[in-house]
Formats: sequence, structure tokens, C-alpha cells
Amino acid sequence: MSMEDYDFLFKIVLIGNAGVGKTCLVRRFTQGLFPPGQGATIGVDFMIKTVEINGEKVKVSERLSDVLICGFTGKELQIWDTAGQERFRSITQSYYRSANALILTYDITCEESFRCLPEWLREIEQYASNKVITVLVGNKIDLAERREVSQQRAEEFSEAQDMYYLETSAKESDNVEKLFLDLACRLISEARQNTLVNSVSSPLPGEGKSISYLTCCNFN
Ligand SMILES: Nc1nc2c(ncn2[C@@H]2O[C@H](COP(=O)(O)OP(=O)(O)OP(=O)(O)O)[C@@H](O)[C@H]2O)c(=O)[nH]1
Repeated sequence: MSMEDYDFLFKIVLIGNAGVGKTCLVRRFTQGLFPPGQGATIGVDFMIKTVEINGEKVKVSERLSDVLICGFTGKELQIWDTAGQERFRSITQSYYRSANALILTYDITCEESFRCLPEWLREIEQYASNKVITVLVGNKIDLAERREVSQQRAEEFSEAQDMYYLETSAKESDNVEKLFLDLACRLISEARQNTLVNSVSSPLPGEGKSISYLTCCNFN
């Protein structure tokens, strides 16, 4: 299959404090595994997977290095996992400027990562398109006994900010497929209504395999 056969190009960028599990969420979705001893992300990562949504092929890319990718005019779903550490912020801000969707992630066992959310929202307001779709994700629900942020508190926050909220475990694979596929579904639906930001095109380092199929869109 050539790259031109893909129907959509979207950029999804994961943001949130260092260590909340952004890289693990992406790895779990694209590779179906939970990497042991995940090191901190330096810059932005890249990898590929293809999903089929309502019969349409959507290529999912994840960056593995901070090499800039440019010049490709194909259609795909990109997931950019950015580094949460402060010193990389200036690099990552430029990455989510053209994002179609942002997955704002915190760690349910880390109050601090939740308290930083307003700061991330300010960055979104400052750097992202006003048409960007933002999803709030509370990760690490497998560590229920260490939970510091209640589901209710997070739901109230997300409602106040008009964001969809989902709790996930990259480790146990809870809600990870749902997160990315529902988001892709919503992006496709909005793209059809022409409300999305125009994406920057990117080349792809390889072909992915069709591994998922979704028939409906579950976002509110
Ligand atoms: N128990 C549990 N641990 C997780 C989960 N997701 C990630 N972790 C752990 O949390 C740590 C940080 O995960 P990363 O995916 O590297 O976090 P990140 O948000 O990408 O961090 P930066 O790249 O520094 O921004 C690692 O030790 C992971 O093993 C999860 O769902 N459950």
C-alpha cells in the first residue's frame, strides 16, 4: 500500500508532566507492549501503526528521535509523544503548534502532575490551534492503592474545561486502544466537517499493519 492510499493526516501530541506515562501509552498502543525501565523522552519520538476506522485506513506514527520529518503529503494519524521535562518545553511547544489533538496526561498517583494541569492548559491556549481537540487522561489506574487524585475530582475538572476524560493503564492496557481510536474517530468526523487545523505533511519511515477496527465514535 502506498502512502497516498491513506485517508487522513492528523497530529496527536501527548503532553503532561515528566513520568506520567506518555511514552508508555504510545508504546502500548503502537506496539502492544509495556516497556520495562522506560527512560525519559528526549525531544520527540516516532513510530508507526495503521488502524482501520469505519473501513478507512489511518496510519499512526510515533516519533523515535527528534529528527524533523517533513515533505510528505500522505494521509495518516500521527502521535507525537513529547518530553515532559521543563528543559525540553521550548522544543515541544513548536511540535504541538500544528496538532489536531492533544492528549493531556497526568498520573493518578501523583497529585503534583494533576496540579500542573492548569499550567499545561495555559500552554495549550498560548501555542495550540483554537480548533485543537484536547483529551484529559489519568494514567496508571493499575496503581489504585496509590491513587492521589479521585476520579470525581478529575471529572469535575475536565467538565469545567470542556474536555473528554478517560482513565488508563499503559501497563495493563486498560482503555488505551479506546483512547486513541475514539480520538481518531472524532478527528475523522471533524475533518469531514472541515473544522480541523491544516496539518503539516510528514514522510513515513515504513509501513504499518492494519490491526484495529472501530465501528463507532464514543466521544461525547
Ligand atoms: N504502574 C504503571 N506504571 C506506568 C504506567 N505508565 C507508565 N508507567 C511508568 O511510569 C514511568 C514513566 O513512564 P514514561 O512513559 O517514560 O513517562 P513520560 O510521561 O513519557 O515521561 P517523559 O518522557 O519524561 O516526559 C515508567 O517507569 C513507566 O514504567 C502505568 O500505566 N502503570
